[in-house]
Amino acid sequence: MELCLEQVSKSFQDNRAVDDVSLRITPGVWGLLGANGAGKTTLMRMIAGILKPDKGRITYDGIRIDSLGEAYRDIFGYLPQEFGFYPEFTVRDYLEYMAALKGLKPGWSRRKIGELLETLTLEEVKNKKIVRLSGGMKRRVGIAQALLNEPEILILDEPTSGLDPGERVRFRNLLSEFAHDRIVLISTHIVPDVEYIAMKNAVMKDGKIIETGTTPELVKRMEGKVFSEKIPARALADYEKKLRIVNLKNEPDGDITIRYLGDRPETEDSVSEEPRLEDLYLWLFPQNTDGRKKEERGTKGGKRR
Ligand SMILES: Nc1ncnc2c1ncn2[C@@H]1O[C@H](COP(=O)(O)OP(=O)(O)OP(=O)(O)O)[C@@H](O)[C@H]1O
Repeated sequence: MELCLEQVSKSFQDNRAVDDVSLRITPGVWGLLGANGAGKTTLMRMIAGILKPDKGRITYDGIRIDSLGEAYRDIFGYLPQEFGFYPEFTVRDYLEYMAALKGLKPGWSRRKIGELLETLTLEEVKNKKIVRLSGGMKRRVGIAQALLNEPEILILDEPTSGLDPGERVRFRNLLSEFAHDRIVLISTHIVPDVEYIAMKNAVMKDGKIIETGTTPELVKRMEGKVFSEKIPARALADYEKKLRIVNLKNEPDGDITIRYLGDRPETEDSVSEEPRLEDLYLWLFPQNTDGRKKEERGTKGGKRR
């Protein structure tokens, strides 16, 4: 079971959204990480067969996906980023409708829908109209429809946006189990959501895959580049000017512990920290560090973690 992308490119007018991407995707959960506009959705839509690459080819077990037709749709599950529901349908009616569109047998799909309603904790809202659901619930309905046909390839574009922390954990566990002998590709900005379940990650920037590797391999690249230091609150502004601070923590004594990225420790008082996948992400996408700092400064005295 192998999904293979060979020198795949796609442009919109003169904007190269995906630029010469080659990737071999094997069973397991894959995280596709990248900032806004990196090209993740465009890449996923090409894998889903919705968009045609301008150049290159995508094959599944050696056969071009565009020549697989119906057979490819049968083994494919897709949660798009923008998901158009039928708002007046109830959750159950919608899932039954989607199952029929996918050509699933009614008896089998009824059992499957029951199972998915339970796993995705949608049982209580199964008779509610979709229009009345919260954003997180709608997202879960979207995940349920993508799983209906027990796909061999599951593509989920930003599946965790809108889910609360409890739902995120359940979703992670569900996917880890599901991906045992299937290909699951998840795009996200929420790095901790893939950190513990992704077998491998591909990092996209400006249409290109700039890093691939298992989470421990990628995290290793940040060894010796993550530090922390306890500083007086009044010194924060100075530190922010010279360092890439990725996290702030208020201490009970009024000081602040900063976590920062750099090629070397800034002072003798800095302590080396265990890197996380998010540190690599923020290292590769420094603009996200700036956004984070502003957000944290906005919350009186920084954010606790
Ligand atoms: N249909 C389209 N027409 C024109 N430009 C597009 C279209 N789809 C995407 N683009 C452009 O291609 C680039 C990549 O967009 P894409 O949506 O694939 O990125 P992304 O990594 O999924 O971003 P996000 O996380 O914000 O969804 C962007 O510059 C975007 O503006």
